[in-house]
Amino acid sequence: MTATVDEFDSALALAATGVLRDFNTAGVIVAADVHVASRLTTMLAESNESVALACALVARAVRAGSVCLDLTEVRDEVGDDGAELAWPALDEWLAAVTASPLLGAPHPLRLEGTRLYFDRYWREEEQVDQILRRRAGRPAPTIASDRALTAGLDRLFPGQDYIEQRTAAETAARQWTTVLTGGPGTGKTTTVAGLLALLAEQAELAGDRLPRIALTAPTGKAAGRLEEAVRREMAERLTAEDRDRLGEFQARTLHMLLGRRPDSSTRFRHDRDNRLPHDIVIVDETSMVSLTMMARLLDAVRPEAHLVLVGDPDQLASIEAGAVLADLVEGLVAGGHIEAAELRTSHRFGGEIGKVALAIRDGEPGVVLDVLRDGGDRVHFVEDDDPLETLRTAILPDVLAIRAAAEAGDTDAALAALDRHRLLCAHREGPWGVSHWNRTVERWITEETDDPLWDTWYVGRPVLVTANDYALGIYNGDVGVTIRRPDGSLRVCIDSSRGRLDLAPTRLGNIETLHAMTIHKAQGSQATEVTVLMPGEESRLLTRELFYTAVTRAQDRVRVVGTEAAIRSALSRRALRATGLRQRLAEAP
Ligand SMILES: Nc1ncnc2c1ncn2[C@@H]1O[C@H](COP(=O)(O)OP(=O)(O)OP(=O)(O)O)[C@@H](O)[C@H]1O
Repeated sequence: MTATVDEFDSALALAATGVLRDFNTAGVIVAADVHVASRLTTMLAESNESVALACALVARAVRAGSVCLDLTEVRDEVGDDGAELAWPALDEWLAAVTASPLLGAPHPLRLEGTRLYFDRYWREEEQVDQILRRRAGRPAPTIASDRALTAGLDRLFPGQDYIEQRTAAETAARQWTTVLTGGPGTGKTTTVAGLLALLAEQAELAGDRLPRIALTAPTGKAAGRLEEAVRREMAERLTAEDRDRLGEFQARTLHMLLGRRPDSSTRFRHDRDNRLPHDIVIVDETSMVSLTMMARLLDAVRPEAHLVLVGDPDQLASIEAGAVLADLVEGLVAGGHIEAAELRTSHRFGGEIGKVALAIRDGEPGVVLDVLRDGGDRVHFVEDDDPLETLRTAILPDVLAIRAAAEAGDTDAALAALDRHRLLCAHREGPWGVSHWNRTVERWITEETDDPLWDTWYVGRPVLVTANDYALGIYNGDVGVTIRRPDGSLRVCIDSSRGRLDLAPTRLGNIETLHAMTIHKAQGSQATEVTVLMPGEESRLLTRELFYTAVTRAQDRVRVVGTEAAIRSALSRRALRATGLRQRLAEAP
């Protein structure tokens, strides 16, 4: 297992002593982990150093996106950094943790077998497990007419080409909870649109009111893409009758759907006491949903509503703790709670991008390298030791096109140019990091245009919104361009999921320059062409899931810049997260 912690985060805790100090000095735990451990052990008068170490390691695990710490695995996972350290013997360690007052009321820690949790995550896993079990235990949804269902499936998913989607849609119609999985372009949205039409037809046949539908995704960008794709499918593939039954709908972020509360960032207006009114809830990009958010969503969805969780379990998991989609896929099916609905055939890239993505997913470096080196129109491998000039030639024309359009006040052209290309980096800092490449691209602009770009806000500056701002109506993941108005002033045009917004730069707080972007932030978005800058082979962030997520952001073309060693290293490392949800779900009722 690999920690997805940026090396630049580590810090020394000056007050640390004993084992905690040794682990801190070795760089295994950071100051914040030491503080959590010290606070908890002091609060409950725990003097055993190995328990304090376990606490600090749980904090470290959560920072890296895990929900818990498996005491039997942590030493292997830490690897070389911890080789010289005095690790407690496993039996004694488990005995000390089991006997610790930290497991007693108010239960700051919880132990499940060998998995150690902070109470909050333990409760959230428990809640997700319980609700999903209850949903699976209910009598299956009533089918008004089996004949009509078959006829509807034949109509909406005709012939052999749609057989996978047809099976997935039928499965989803017959169960309350469905996890609909597939890689890019495998027809997830097509299946969703057909399923909605099918369920609406069934409701009409049963004499029920037409279903209330919620379309949602974790980010504004992903919600916008979902709405656009469902509308496109409805226009192209559904009949006018289907469209009438489905009526009007709008995709919203999960936060918006659940209803923000001014007094809390983790509680929502809709919960178990005030359920969502919808009969069908479709969640896209579920791989990005954290355990906490999934617990809140499940709390709020009515037991008798269809819930369809759509996503690609091979992508990076959520920024916050959890690997919910992957856990649900494996746990719910293994536990016999639901039937799988998996789409395997890509209908989009026919060619090399799909092949590269599959080979990355399956951990086959030979195939990845062969396809990348064979080239073709859609895949390029830049193996130069110093790719600076190659990148400049590849990237600068689009950057200058954004600038020219922005200078002319042509918002459409500037935003279209922005969507053409993304430079994706694993790191934020360092030679392969976003900051470095943002500065490099700005230097190229200066060289080309003689504009020194003195100000933070310059014409053509592309930006990424990094936090939701409900007052302005902009959301984490939205992108925009700085445009020159005819009067010479600068405005930022944000392409938000709710339409275009034209804002004064001074109103924008949480913004980053977007000449380069981290792969984590690119989740849920796509660009026509993507350049993936591989970090050095020793980078701990470089994992199979990260590389897969980067490559699958490309719609038409992908350029991978790096060494063979970096590619091999990415494929050999997994961004696995310690969680207990799949084990819980897989257990018999
Ligand atoms: N069975 C099929 N045969 C031919 N084309 C299809 C089929 N299913 C979907 N398509 C087309 O393939 C493209 C991708 O489909 P869709 O958008 O549904 O996939 P997706 O899994 O939602 O993609 P992504 O997750 O990458 O956005 C669309 O243009 C769609 O019209």
